[in-house]
Amino acid sequence: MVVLNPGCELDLGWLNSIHVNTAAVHQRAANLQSRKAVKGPYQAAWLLRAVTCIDLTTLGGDDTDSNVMRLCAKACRAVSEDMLEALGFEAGNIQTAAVCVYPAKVPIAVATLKKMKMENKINVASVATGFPSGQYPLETRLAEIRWAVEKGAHEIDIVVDRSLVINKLWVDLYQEIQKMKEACGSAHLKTILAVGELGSFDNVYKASLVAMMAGSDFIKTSTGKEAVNATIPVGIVMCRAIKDYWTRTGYQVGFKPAGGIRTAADSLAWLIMIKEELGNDWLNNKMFRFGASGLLGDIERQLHHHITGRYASATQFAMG
Ligand SMILES: O=C[C@H](O)COP(=O)(O)O
Repeated sequence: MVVLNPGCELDLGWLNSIHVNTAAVHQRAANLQSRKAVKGPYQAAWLLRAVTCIDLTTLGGDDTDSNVMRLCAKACRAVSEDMLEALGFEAGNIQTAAVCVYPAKVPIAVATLKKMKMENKINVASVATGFPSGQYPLETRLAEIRWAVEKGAHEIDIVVDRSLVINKLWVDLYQEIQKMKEACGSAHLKTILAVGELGSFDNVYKASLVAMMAGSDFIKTSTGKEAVNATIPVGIVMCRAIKDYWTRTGYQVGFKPAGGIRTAADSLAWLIMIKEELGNDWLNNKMFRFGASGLLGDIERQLHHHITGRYASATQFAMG
């Protein structure tokens, strides 16, 4: 991941001028989702692209070192060598972009990837700042970021304090995220908005802008723990904010939908939306990620079907 966004001054005038047309967003989403599905060899190529954009995630209260080690092993061999060979790809060339874990699991993830000699190919992303609620004192939230970075995390997925958005405390939100950016040092800052708890598209758009103005390198939809997580309409709103920020400042910010993205068809719908809304510059893992714990298995099943004409059993590609 390259350094993308140094941020800019908070522009309240810009925020105050925003009004998102909800009906138009839903219309655009329906239009994008009615497009013909990608088929055949193109579909396999798009699915492999999707794999390389995954932050392979485990964020369970029952996470152990062993399942983080398994997650890392799966991230390294994301698609089996047999399948890659059948698809005409060189074995060993398809990995997920990152593994995403709780802060306490950063050391084992870093050590495992190092042992597998994959530390330069797969990043370790850590959630932080009182994930998933963010309802902790700022000092402990900042300390959590510093700890994860010190233990070797390359990317920090912070959560915003939703109350600042709901109460429209944009200056406070901007200042908190700026401090989090500073705490990240050389690690990249991915800001989770928890869109399902923000109340309106206007708030989603404004929170996206504030997060980018404060220096977020990526904006991310959800923790995966809210009742409503990543949806295409909310993705469109965030992508429009990214595009507007890029047009005004010249800085490209990445996008990460997360939460409930489980099927190969979901991944294709998101990639099509990104291509249409942001263009080809965003169709790579420097600018786009899926936050997903269960997506990889379904993509493998779809690739297996593409190669053999048969669907694998639900347990054949269980991990991912
Ligand atoms: O950031 C990633 C999300 O927590 C993953 O959510 P998921 O388990 O619904 O795929």
